[in-house]
Amino acid sequence: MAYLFNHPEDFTDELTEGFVAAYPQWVRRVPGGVVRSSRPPHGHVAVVVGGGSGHYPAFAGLVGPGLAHGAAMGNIFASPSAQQIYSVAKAAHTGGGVLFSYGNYAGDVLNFTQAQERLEAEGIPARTVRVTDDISSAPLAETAKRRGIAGDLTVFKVAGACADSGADLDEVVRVAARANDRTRSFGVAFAGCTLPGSSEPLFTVPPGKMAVGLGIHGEPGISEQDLPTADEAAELFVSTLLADLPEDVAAGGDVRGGRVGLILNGLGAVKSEELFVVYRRIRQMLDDVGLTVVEPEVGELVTSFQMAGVSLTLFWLDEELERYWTAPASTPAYRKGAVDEAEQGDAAGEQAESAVEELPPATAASRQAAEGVQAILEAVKAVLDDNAAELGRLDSVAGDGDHGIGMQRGAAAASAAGRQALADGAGAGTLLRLAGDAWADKAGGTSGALWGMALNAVGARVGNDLPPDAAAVSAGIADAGRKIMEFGKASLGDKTLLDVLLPFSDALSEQVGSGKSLRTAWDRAAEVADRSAEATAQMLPKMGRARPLAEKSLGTPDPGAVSMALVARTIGRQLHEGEPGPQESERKGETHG
Ligand SMILES: Nc1ncnc2c1ncn2[C@@H]1O[C@H](COP(=O)(O)OP(=O)(O)O)[C@@H](O)[C@H]1O
Ligand SMILES: O=C(COP(=O)(O)O)[C@@H](O)CO
Repeated sequence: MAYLFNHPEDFTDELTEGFVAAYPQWVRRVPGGVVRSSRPPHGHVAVVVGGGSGHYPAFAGLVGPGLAHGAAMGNIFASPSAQQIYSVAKAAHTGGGVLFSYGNYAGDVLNFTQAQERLEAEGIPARTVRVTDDISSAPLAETAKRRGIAGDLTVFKVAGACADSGADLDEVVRVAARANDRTRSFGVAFAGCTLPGSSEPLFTVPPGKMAVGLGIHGEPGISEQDLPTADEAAELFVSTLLADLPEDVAAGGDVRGGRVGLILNGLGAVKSEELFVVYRRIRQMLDDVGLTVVEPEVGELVTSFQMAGVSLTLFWLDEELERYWTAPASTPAYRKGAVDEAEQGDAAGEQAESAVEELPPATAASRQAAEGVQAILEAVKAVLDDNAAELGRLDSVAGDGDHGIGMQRGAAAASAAGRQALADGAGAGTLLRLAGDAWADKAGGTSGALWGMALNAVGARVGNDLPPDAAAVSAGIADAGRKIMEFGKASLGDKTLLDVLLPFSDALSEQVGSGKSLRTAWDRAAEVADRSAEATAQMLPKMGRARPLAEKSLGTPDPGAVSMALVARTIGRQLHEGEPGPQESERKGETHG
């Protein structure tokens, strides 16, 4: 469990403050995360990494000469938002373009991709290499679907060393992609971690058993086996990784004469002494098959809070990769050799400036409607506060247990932004847009990005002139469904929030098209949403965190689908409240809801 915290919702912010105060010679804080406090030469590629917090030293502890140039820091186990990533990248960029590298999780992919698009739109070249070392998360034939675990370090290390050598962006991408192709990891866990403020671990392993194929977010493993001795664990690691060789490594599986970088990684609660006992046997086995181990790391490099787990990473070296793997690096949590002193300790202290946005003009009618929209946001926040624990429980069945916290944080930020927008005289469309941006920024993760997108889509249709009518609202919701599909690449039946949003949107459009009032149409559509959310229990997830644990999620509805239906129901109730709300566009003679 987590022993020391103040308010759980402040945990990430406070740990960042303390981290930066502890290591000013390496890092300085910028909005969204940290960048090197030294000033890398102008024109070098900036390697920007990131992900959720809870994985220290990944990601911020790996920022410094010879390694990353910046790290975007999300909340515990949730991707940083696109805004955070963009802001860190802007602060890290020195004119040579940006390489993003991160662990191939749904939220990371959505948010980093958006940040990359923003940089490119501004003319800053930006590319991505996702880390996919975890062999348990997808079969050999689908390596691009694999997620990143301790292999983050090998890819970041090689990319950072290559960038610091002055290589251009194409070259850094090529080398980092090659490092990723040649990095394979496999892990086991003995007990799940417990997030700050939570009383239950994200998963438990029965006594005498271990979970095989763990992730780094407290996802349960993909299967269970009897608890091994240290030697048996070492044998399992080595034999499993030798059966999953990168394509160009060993013809016919003969690895003799090969050279490997190695990480024996503790996930948070396994002691170094235990790791050394395991390493002893790993080393014997690798010697036996004729492999030379180059500068191994035994310790905590990519953790899962205080999860009791271990993973082994083998990094199949060639001459070039070995040069970058062994190159000097100096970061708060990872040091080797002597880096160029000129780059150290030059605390620059600049902050990315945050522009104050001027609000677009709005009519009095739209400003009045904005009050109704704000009342809805407050009601959504209240209902998500009440249901956060249950949503987290649903998410812990096959995900990382943070869906409730994420939705709660997003809705709180959206309603706070809405309140500010109202005070500043925003129209309904602008209020929705600002609320959406705040939701995405503060919640991070997959659902944060998608809810931010949805509120923006509705806001764009609603605009700031006319009071929002049923046609504009239903068209905005249909746009939201299309945008989320386009961006997240999921479709109907993949067991995501789309399995509620799409049928809800279709029902709403149909009702509105047949002349029903927004209230009536919404009531009918919300019933469809409820039924659709329940129906996700029988689906198998094909996207997101839950995918590798598909079978485990059978019988449990998708958390994002459940929260979507809950929000739909809450908005329906709010539309009946009689408070100033979105105006009706009712045709004569129709029943009012
Ligand atoms: N590609 C996708 N498209 C649409 N929805 C998705 C996608 N991937 C995941 N989701 C939704 O996101 C939810 C998880 O949200 P959350 O737990 O907040 O994010 P994270 O998995 O990043 O921690 C899932 O339950 C699912 O409904
Ligand atoms: O936690 C992470 C991202 O999780 P999402 O589920 O994608 O939000 C990150 O740390 C993994 O790299």
